[in-house]
Amino acid sequence: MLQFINFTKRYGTYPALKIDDLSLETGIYWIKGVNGSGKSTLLKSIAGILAFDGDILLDDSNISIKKQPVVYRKLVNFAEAEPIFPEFLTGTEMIALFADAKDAPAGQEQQYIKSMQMQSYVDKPIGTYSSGMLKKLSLLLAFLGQPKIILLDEPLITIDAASLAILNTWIRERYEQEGTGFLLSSHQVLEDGSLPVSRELLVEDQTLKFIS
Ligand SMILES: Nc1ncnc2c1ncn2[C@@H]1O[C@H](COP(=O)(O)OP(=O)(O)OP(=O)(O)O)[C@@H](O)[C@H]1O
Repeated sequence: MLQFINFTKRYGTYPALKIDDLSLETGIYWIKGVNGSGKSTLLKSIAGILAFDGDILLDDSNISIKKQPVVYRKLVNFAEAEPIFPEFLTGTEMIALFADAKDAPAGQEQQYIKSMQMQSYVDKPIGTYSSGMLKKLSLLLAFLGQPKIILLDEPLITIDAASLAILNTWIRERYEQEGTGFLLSSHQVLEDGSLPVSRELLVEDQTLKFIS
């Protein structure tokens, strides 16, 4: 689903992350690593938010983030660890913006709003949301459209156990029914079965490696 070619991300002169050549088959990957190891740097680079040297390709279609940035970004969705959205917009307005940008099928968001029980606040300004409500909105936005890959940075932060179980079903359904690949990151230990995971990756010593 993803191929790194001579990937290097530097902050100034600091080489934060280097991945010479790595291919990830379609799957659900859990990215581990201690604080400051480079998990967010990795996900933001794949999402096209951070500039880097080298290239990243969507494997099956050979779409390059550098050569076809617009097509690539429609196919790769990202939810930030600590999302920040304009406080004066409502959740519904944010959803409409993302749905338009991602060419989402009409009404696609409805099933997610209902299952995550967001009906009571989705029409209110985001400035009134708790951190958990905000996190759920950002997770929902990452599921809009028909991405080939969904990147979720620290999806466990601030959401309660019931919401985590629902997120689990969203991930399973998209993976099993549409073949969407996932990269999920956390510095926390993942409890068995709390999220479906096919392989684990570790960010350590400024690079990315398989650990299972
Ligand atoms: N904008 C920046 N400028 C300079 N250095 C940065 C910047 N962003 C991150 N870094 C450095 O890059 C390294 C990786 O940071 P990153 O945020 O990717 O880690 P992380 O694994 O996501 O951490 P955490 O688990 O604490 O969220 C750290 O050493 C950090 O200090």
